[in-house]
Amino acid sequence: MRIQSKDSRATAPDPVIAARGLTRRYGATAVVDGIDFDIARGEVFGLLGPNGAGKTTTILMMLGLTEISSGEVSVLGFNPAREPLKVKQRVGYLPDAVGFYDHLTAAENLAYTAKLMGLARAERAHRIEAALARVGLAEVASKRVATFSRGMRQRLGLAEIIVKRAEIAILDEPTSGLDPQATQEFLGLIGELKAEGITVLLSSHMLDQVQRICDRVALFQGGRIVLMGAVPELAVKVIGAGFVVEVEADGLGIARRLAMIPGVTQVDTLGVDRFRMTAERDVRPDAARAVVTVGGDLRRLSIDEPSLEAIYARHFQIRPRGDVRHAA
Ligand SMILES: Nc1ncnc2c1ncn2[C@@H]1O[C@H](COP(=O)(O)OP(=O)(O)OP(=O)(O)O)[C@@H](O)[C@H]1O
Repeated sequence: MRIQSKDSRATAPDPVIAARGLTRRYGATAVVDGIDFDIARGEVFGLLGPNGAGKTTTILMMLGLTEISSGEVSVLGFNPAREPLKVKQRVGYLPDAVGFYDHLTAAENLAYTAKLMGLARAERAHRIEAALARVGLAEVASKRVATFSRGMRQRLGLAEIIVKRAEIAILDEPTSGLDPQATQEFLGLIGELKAEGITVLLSSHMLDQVQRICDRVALFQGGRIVLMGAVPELAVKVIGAGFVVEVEADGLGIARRLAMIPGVTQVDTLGVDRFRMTAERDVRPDAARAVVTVGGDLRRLSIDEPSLEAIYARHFQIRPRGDVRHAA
């Protein structure tokens, strides 16, 4: 299916997922309401938003697991409503509650999936062993899944995606209920998937984690995408400018020099040799050069990156429902 873009700001080069006017209604209520987005190959894309905003319903439409009321979505060139099996073969899905056979071992569960895929016995064994090793479950390969913690089940879910050699991994709330160490390990594994070129789509309420691993995010509200883009871009849109760089240096006319740097929106003088710059990007290299240019001595340079937490809080404080803004 080829989809024409109505909104160039929502497009990405080489999209593996493209949605246009995607809508799901229950009765008269649109729980996903005409959304447009493109996800590029190899991207880690976050779906954010309050409970009931439409994230899971959007995921289910991409997988052909719930009806599309109007609009369309293309996944790796397939229409999930018409060709759900084609999508299922190429896309790994880790739902909120992963359904494994508790009475089977970790390896047996993966063997079941691999068999369904029609893989030959030797290939199955090879892929399963490698996947269990990758997610750190090699030592419990022969343990029944009934004995597994949530963290282990989540890792087994990723192992299944690895066994499938999925091109896209869709993860619904993957770290909810995990302790801090399990969360770190899981985020590391997502990073490894990205490094291999796998496109990752994840929904989450954990904003700091989303910020750490996502290239772009879409903020859902009332079934609509109300913000979309990379965190620094959203910070500029929502907060004005996201980066705060502090400079400690002496030298004549530093404040004036710092204010001339492209992307700097404000310079505050905090003391005789201390300055705070508000900027649209990380301007530390430019700030260092500015100090050298005026013959000054640079003593300290620090940065606060824009936080998704601050963007989210500000958006819900000031934006009325349903106003669409794209930063990418
Ligand atoms: N089968 C259904 N029948 C009627 N309404 C439904 C059905 N499934 C979902 N909804 C409604 O659709 C809306 C969106 O739900 P969805 O699960 O997509 O939200 P979500 O953003 O994933 O929320 P959460 O963060 O809680 O997972 C909710 O109001 C929900 O009650």
